[in-house]
Amino acid sequence: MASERDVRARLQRAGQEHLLRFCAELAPGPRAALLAELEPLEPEALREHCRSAAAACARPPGPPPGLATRLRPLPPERVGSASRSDPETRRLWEEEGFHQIALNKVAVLLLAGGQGTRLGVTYPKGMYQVGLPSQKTLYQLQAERIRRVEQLAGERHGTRCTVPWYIMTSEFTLGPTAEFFKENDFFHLDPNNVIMFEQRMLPAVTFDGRAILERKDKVAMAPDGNGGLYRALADHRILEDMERRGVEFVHVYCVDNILVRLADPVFIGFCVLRGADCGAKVVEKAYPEEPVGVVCLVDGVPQVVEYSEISPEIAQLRAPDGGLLYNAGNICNHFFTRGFLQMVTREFEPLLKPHVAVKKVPYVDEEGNPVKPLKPNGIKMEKFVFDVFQFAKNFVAFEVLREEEFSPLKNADSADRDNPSTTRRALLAQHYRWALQAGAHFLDAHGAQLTELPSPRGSGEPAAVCEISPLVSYSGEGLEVYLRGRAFQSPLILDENRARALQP
Ligand SMILES: CC(=O)N[C@H]1[C@@H](OP(=O)(O)O)O[C@H](CO)[C@@H](O)[C@@H]1O
Repeated sequence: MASERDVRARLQRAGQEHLLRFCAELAPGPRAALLAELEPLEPEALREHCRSAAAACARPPGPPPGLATRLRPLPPERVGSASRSDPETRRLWEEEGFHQIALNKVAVLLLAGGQGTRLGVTYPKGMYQVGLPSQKTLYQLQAERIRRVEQLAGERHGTRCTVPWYIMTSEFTLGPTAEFFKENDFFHLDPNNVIMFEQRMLPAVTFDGRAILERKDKVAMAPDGNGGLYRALADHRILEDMERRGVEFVHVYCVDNILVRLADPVFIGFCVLRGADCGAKVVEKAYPEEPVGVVCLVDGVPQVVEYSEISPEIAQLRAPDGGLLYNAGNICNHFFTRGFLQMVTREFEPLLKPHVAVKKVPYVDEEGNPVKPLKPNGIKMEKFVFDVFQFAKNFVAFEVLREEEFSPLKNADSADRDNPSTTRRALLAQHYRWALQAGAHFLDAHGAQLTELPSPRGSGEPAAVCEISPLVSYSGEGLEVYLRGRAFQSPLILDENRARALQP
């Protein structure tokens, strides 16, 4: 255990000794906790962190000057499209993806260290359930999609295969996530193939470069952003684990998209056949201010310009066809080869520039009273997962349909968009479309057939409630055998049991 003297000396070197100003009055337990929290902070790194936070904050807000002239849309040869390609090409991509999955070469990696502040929950976002008839949580939907994609790949290639699930958590989410998986029996996945690891935390800093004490015995710490992934991969020797398992391709995604296709064979196959080392799924941006990053070229190099760092003028620019010029919305679904991740963790990670978020950070004043600030008082520094795109030798983007693949849960229901209701509706509308495509009919409570128009673009309630378990269908496949020519009263919950009963 760290001695107070050691920790004090280290903090002195970092210019942050004020973090111990209440130490003398703390009981032994809280004092030990504070020292334990401070011990891992490297003095030089802490000094640099605080200095660069204050320096970044002193720069004028908004995009760097001249950004507009440095940006270009991605050239078409770098972009593949799931919806605009012919069915044969799509089939080839999918086949390649399934082939790689069957060879046990594909893993998924979930970014789940965030705090869910906008959603307003105190537990990990993945534990949220948006009110589906099945009451499944985001984690359960994801686990079941893994099981189904393993099954589909296995059936095609006459083998049993595994898609390991790496889950990056943070100090906030590791405990409850691990507990939740245990309580739910890992959703019937083999616990050996669910690998949780923790990203690092960094102190929040005042505008003049002092790390903030949240309580007398606790520093205000925040996860180091989803780009903390690369350090965490190294800290926990995750790439070595992947190598041992023979994993070559990694699908990285963030927790909040209810429609996420884990280890999507079409995306994986596209990236592999293109020889890409790094790829990103994108959707057409819905409106100029939509809070999604745009994938584009900066000085000729593929990058994402985050929504918080693009000016409204650039976001509103139009292409000659009338669409948005910067139209490729990042949905935080990335493809990396293990080789690329290795290069990043070994060489490029230190080059990633942290991004600055100015936030309201609760703190204790000089007398030790807790204060909840009414306006922003602190800086959180985060790295972004996509900032490694610039180091790729062969970057590709893959455009997919929003209504099939993107509906993120960001906000509480009090917000208009990206909330529990919109995500629930997006999933149910998708399943309703799948059921109609498979030849199902729906009846109202009196037995009359419902008008079967798929709801427009995922908004509004579908005419009938239909929820299909990912264990029955991953992306709409294989439903005809249960549904063709049959009439169902809403709600139709097509889980494994119902599917068995419907099988001819
Ligand atoms: C740093 C980062 O990965 N930002 C991503 C991420 O945004 P958050 O607001 O951080 O959830 O997800 C968005 C898609 O939901 C994507 O558009 C954006 O670029």
